Amino acid sequence: MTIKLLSVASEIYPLIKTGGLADVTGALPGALAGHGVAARTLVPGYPSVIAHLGKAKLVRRYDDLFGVPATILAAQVAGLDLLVLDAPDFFAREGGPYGDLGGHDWGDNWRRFAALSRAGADIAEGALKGWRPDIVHVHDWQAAMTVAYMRFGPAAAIPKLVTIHNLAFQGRFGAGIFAGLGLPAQAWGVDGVEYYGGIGYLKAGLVSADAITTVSPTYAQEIRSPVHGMGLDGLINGRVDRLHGILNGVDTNIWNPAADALIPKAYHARTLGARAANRRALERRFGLESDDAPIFIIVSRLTWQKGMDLMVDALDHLVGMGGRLAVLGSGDHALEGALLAAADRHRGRIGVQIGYDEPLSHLLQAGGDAILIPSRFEPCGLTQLYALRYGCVPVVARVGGLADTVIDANEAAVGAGAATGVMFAPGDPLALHGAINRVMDLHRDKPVWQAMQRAGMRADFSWTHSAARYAALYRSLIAEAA
Ligand SMILES: Nc1ncnc2c1ncn2[C@@H]1O[C@H](COP(=O)(O)OP(=O)(O)O[C@H]2O[C@H](CO)[C@@H](O)[C@H](O)[C@H]2O)[C@@H](O)[C@H]1O
Repeated sequence: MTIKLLSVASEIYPLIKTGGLADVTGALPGALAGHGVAARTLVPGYPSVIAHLGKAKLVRRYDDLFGVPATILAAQVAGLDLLVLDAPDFFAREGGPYGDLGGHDWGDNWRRFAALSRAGADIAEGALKGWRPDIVHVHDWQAAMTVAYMRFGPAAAIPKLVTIHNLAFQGRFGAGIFAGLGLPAQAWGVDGVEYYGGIGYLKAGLVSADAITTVSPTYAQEIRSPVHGMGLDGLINGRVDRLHGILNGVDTNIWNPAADALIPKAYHARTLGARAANRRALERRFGLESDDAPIFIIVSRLTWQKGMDLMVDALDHLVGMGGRLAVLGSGDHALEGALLAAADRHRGRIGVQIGYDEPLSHLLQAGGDAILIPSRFEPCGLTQLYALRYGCVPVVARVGGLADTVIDANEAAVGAGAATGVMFAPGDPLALHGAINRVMDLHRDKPVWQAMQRAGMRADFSWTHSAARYAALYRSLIAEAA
């Protein structure tokens, strides 16, 4: 039997993306198709989503959804079976999905994402003619209320799953919004939406779901501790029999160095020499001097989570050791400024591009020698997986999904030809310096360096295994509910 899955998310590649969530929600439906799961994904009708819709079918109309008119449109885009919540008052805005151009969160986010979730629950309750899901899978706080609405409504028996992509974002609001959520009185309380005196959307999802997944086995363990649990570790420990860590995969159609139209020269593990052309293009693009020193790269949100403050402090050391660096990122304005100042200080050795540029991120992976990921916490991390595929050696903090996907170049691993990267203790400036030193040494030893590149390129982080795990989990939840 083919499983009918409703996925609900606030981002989906290639239509709307601010981070790794979009990569996952965009790739998983295709991967699941091979495992007997037919997924439809409900997303908000942001301008970039509506612009891509082409021929869409109106499948549901609301006169008043949290105070605004709305419709649900169905369309096939880029191989995805989409349901789009078109509510222009909520989503047709200049700026990002969560905030204005100045980076301030929209004041009505509670209403915007309650509306998305309400629409998801309505679909589970049979709002679309001729289609009802067998299971509902929602992603992060923006969609988490879907399962709370389901639990307190007529679709309570349909299995529901919440995936945590990042516990740092929880969707917390004041208690005053409760009356506006349209939930029954019994939904208020520690077993419902109440969270430290206010309301927590992710929390409400985690207590209401039949299963909770997160995006790596190590992060699934880490979030049980106060250090990484961000206030939810108690709840998560209470539901540990329902918690699963399933590693993210890579969309190998989009991230394939042997057939990537976004890089100057395609290559594979046996033609690593061809990377030189990409490296030269990278040097030109970032104004780097041309020499044999490794080019470190960073492709990241510039935030505390990603350890970018530690990185800024290590830049003089990196250059002092002879390294070069190309940075693509945006985020915290102070970090952006500090990176630009470092580029000024070290002209020709550090190049920085502030902004978000998908095609350029491919050039960095294809031309860079080593990607730096000094995250304080990292639920899975995708850029190290892209780097592995592209022969760009990951240099990562030993935390979360980074610890699950990179094999540190210790003596044993190098001897066995198994090493794929360099690992260091998270949050430790000296450990980061040490990792940079190790990269400089390893890079001088060409046979060892190339063996690391090839081992990384051989590793299989496609969606195949993980999609099978999601499909198996869906089947077990459906069987349990029957
Ligand atoms: N300036 C820029 N220009 C172009 N592209 C850029 C960019 N900055 C970042 N990106 C891209 O955005 C994505 C970021 O993915 P990550 O997995 O690193 O992180 P994120 O923290 O957003 O996601 C959260 O969800 C994902 C998915 O589950 C988890 O892997 C992760 O650990 C968790 O924090 C990658 O595709 C990367 O290439």
